[in-house]
Amino acid sequence: MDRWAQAAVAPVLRRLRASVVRREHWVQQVAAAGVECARLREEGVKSMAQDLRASLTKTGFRPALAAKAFALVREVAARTIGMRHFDVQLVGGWILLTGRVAEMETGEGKTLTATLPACTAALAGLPVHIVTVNDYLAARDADLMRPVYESLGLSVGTIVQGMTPSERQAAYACDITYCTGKELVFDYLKDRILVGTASNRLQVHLDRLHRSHTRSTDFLLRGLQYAIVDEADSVLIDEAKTPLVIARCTDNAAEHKAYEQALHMARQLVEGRDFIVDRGERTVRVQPSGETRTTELATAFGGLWRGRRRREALVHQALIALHLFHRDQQYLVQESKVQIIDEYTGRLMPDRSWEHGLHQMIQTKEACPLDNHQSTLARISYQRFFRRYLRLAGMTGTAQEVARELWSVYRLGVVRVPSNRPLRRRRIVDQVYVRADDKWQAVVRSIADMTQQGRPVLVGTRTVAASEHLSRLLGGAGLEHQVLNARQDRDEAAVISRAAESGRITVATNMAGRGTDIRLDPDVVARGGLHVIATERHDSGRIDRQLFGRCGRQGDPGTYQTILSLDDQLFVDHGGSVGRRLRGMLGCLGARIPQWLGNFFCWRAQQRAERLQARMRRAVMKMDEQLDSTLAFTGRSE
Ligand SMILES: Nc1ncnc2c1ncn2[C@@H]1O[C@H](COP(=O)(O)OP(=O)(O)OP(=O)(O)O)[C@@H](O)[C@H]1O
Repeated sequence: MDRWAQAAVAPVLRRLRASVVRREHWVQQVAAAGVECARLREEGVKSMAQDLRASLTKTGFRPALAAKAFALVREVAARTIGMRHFDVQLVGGWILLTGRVAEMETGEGKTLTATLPACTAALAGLPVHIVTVNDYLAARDADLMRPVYESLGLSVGTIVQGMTPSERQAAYACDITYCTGKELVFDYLKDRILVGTASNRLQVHLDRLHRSHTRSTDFLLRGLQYAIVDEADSVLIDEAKTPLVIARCTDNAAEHKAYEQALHMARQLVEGRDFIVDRGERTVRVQPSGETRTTELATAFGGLWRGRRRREALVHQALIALHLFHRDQQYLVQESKVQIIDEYTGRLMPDRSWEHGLHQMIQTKEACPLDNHQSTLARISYQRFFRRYLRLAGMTGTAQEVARELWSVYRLGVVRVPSNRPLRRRRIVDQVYVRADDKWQAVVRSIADMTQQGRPVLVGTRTVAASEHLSRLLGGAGLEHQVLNARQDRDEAAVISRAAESGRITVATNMAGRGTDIRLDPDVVARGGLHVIATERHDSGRIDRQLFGRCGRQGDPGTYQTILSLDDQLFVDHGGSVGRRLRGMLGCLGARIPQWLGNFFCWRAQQRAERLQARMRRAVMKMDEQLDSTLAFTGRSE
């Protein structure tokens, strides 16, 4: 009944929470406070920041004080980095300070907007975490905005992969810390392990007193007070479908041989007869004939293969490794190591591994030396983690579709902020081909056309393999280009800055998706700006829109186009059986199919994919609830 009641009132509460922004009044209040700030010299700025620190700490974020703080940050930003916050950014900043999601178009300057609530909260004494999707953005944003913070006497830290615990501690000790969701959650889990059995605050404080700082000084974080989540839909929704786990290596030398044997047996099974692969749901179902065949094959090995459960589990895992995980798509093999590619950011995650022996199975498949088996030490879902913040806020260009989920899971209302200048991003008619080869030829033709007009082109691909395939085709056509993917990720900043040059072709995976800022020269603007080509659609339309959002930023002109084929992963995985049959029939229609039909296919496949992902996220939440109720008598979960 609680759940029903909550579901019934949720839309009303969500709208109420989203509507209480009096934009004009707020902008006027900040502008009025700004008159005084404009007259201040450097020392005056510092002393005003000190005064604000005292009053904000005492009284909290009262609008009059927050307006003063915003005005000061605006003034300092104009003086130090030459960017004065636009009025819409002031509105966005207020939405963030009041713990909601600001939906601002791609390229509207969310990086700068975040400085307003971050400085205000930091002056009030709250440790601020600005969470983003990848290390490159965390480091870039911290460096860009550092002069603003430092002018107000605030310290800034950045957390990136590979940092030592003491470097992390120092970064979290700063007033404002830029980090990625994954690093933050793992650091939190490490602290949880350190706390051990002390699962309440009182116990931690007592520990701190008694053990004279032995354990508590080892904590990485200073608590979860205020987080501003950039690309909120990616961090809070897309990444929330798998919980994060810290595991410990346990030596299981005997199992190494078993992985080889499992793969050997799985290779003997026939798809369709012995097992069925659902690439959309990413599951493998072994059929009765597969089980019989496995039992026959296992008799040759004996030992652990005599147990039915163990035997079936190993062969099932081997089938997953063989049919659902592919080199240069889900992972790369570098220096004899299997390295996972993050599906949302296109980046490598060198210190991560798959659970339940899957990682070792894939290592065996690729003939790499095996890591030891891992057993879970601590686990938390994104949903549970981010709900722990006292104040949570988010910003993104694509939140409306997930507004209901943001409310029901995190109690975050979404408020749309208008763009500063009218949008000049134009869509060019989509092209949908039946076969992949025809699609790639069309992509090369389109690129050649645009570069002849002197326009830079950014081509988005879904996998490393696809980016390299296109690179070969471009090479063959004599078109000079640069590639950015998980294998070729050096000089990322340089690749991005060159991507704006007239006639430049950049082929990139999702690494150049969210957050990437390609700044155009006036000459390129005059020629029509950046042209973006998507060579595949993603499971979520939001990810596609983020790629298109690399052009037409800050009122610049720009165009985007989608060139697809029915062989694309989205259609294969989520097209369903009707889609498969139609694909076969359309083959006789010719190379290209009508746009409306292609759009319909795409819409349907994305709907199916989104529903599936939502189901997976609900399963993670349900698992949390189950763990909680199971552990109700033994202490809190995590
Ligand atoms: N107030 C401002 N004055 C001048 N330039 C600005 C201002 N705000 C933002 N910009 C510029 O706008 C561009 C886009 O900014 P930014 O990358 O922060 O946008 P974003 O909203 O985070 O985009 P995305 O949604 O793609 O992440 C940058 O080049 C930035 O310098």
